[in-house]
Amino acid sequence: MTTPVLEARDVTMRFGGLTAVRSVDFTVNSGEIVGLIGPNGAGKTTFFNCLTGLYVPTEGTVAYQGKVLPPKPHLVTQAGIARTFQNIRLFANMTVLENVLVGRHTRTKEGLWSALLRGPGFRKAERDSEAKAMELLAFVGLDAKRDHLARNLPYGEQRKLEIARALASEPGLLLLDEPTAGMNPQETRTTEELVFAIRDKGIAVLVIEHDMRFIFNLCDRVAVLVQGEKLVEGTSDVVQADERVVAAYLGEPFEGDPGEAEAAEVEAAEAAAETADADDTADADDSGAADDIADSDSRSDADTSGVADSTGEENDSTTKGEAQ
Ligand SMILES: Nc1ncnc2c1ncn2[C@@H]1O[C@H](COP(=O)(O)OP(=O)(O)OP(=O)(O)O)[C@@H](O)[C@H]1O
Repeated sequence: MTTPVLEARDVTMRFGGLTAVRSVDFTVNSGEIVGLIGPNGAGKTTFFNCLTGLYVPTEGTVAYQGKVLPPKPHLVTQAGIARTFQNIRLFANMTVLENVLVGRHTRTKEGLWSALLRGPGFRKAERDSEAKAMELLAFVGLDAKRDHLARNLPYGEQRKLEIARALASEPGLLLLDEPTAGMNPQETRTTEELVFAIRDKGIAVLVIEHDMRFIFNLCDRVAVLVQGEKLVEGTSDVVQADERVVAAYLGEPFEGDPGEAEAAEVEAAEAAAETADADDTADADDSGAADDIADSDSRSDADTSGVADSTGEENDSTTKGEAQ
């Protein structure tokens, strides 16, 4: 039986006048790998940030294993959700092993600062944690590089190290934000195998990715965000076959497009403006072209000065232009 690990209900995130995520309901069940896709700017990372407490949603709730999460990243990690970032965030001057040990701080008595400062309490906790960290490094294939500085690892291995560090907090759900960005096809294939292996450990996975082949091979279920709204959700086959998804990626309008109403308004306004222009031309034909040209010149002068008034720089340049 599938049980929900993560349940987001009616999540909306606004930044001033911009609604980046709009009324999204979303569930990840135990044992699932779920993909979140969508064109650039669709709201995927914003939604991730709402799930992990980095943003407090303007509306809606996020629950993990039936309990509503507090909107604080460290409490979300403590509850059992770990994540990686679109832009890798490692401790560049710490070793590979130390990076994973830091990731264990929510599961040890020692706090993050103790881990960073390597105090005496941390040394004992480190001994207890080291075997676990080495296990994780072996799992992602980096055990031989335990003493390398993180910044010296090739890009693909840095991404794996970030995953190992996330796993160190012993999550029940792992969120991966573009885990294959910048990887070559071979590295992407290894990451795919790694994600399957993570799921086999009993950890549910939610992944954002632009590489469609990766997503459709990997995921049990895929949700598509477009302009902040969930457009389609289903198996890889269902999503791939949905013409609205193709249209959204190609930037073509489609029935039910979240931007459809706005596009219709713009079209109507343009049509109205064209009609008004046509009427003006007809009037000019009727009642003396010379007068109307003079009128329209004076109107455009007034318009220009209006724009210039509202922006100091343009006002200056207009003034200079006139002086010359
Ligand atoms: N902190 C913020 N303040 C204001 N606007 C933001 C903020 N974060 C994101 N946005 C806006 O919200 C919208 C969604 O952005 P988001 O980064 O979530 O999209 P995305 O689907 O993750 O895009 P990409 O695939 O390019 O990473 C964009 O219009 C973006 O400019």
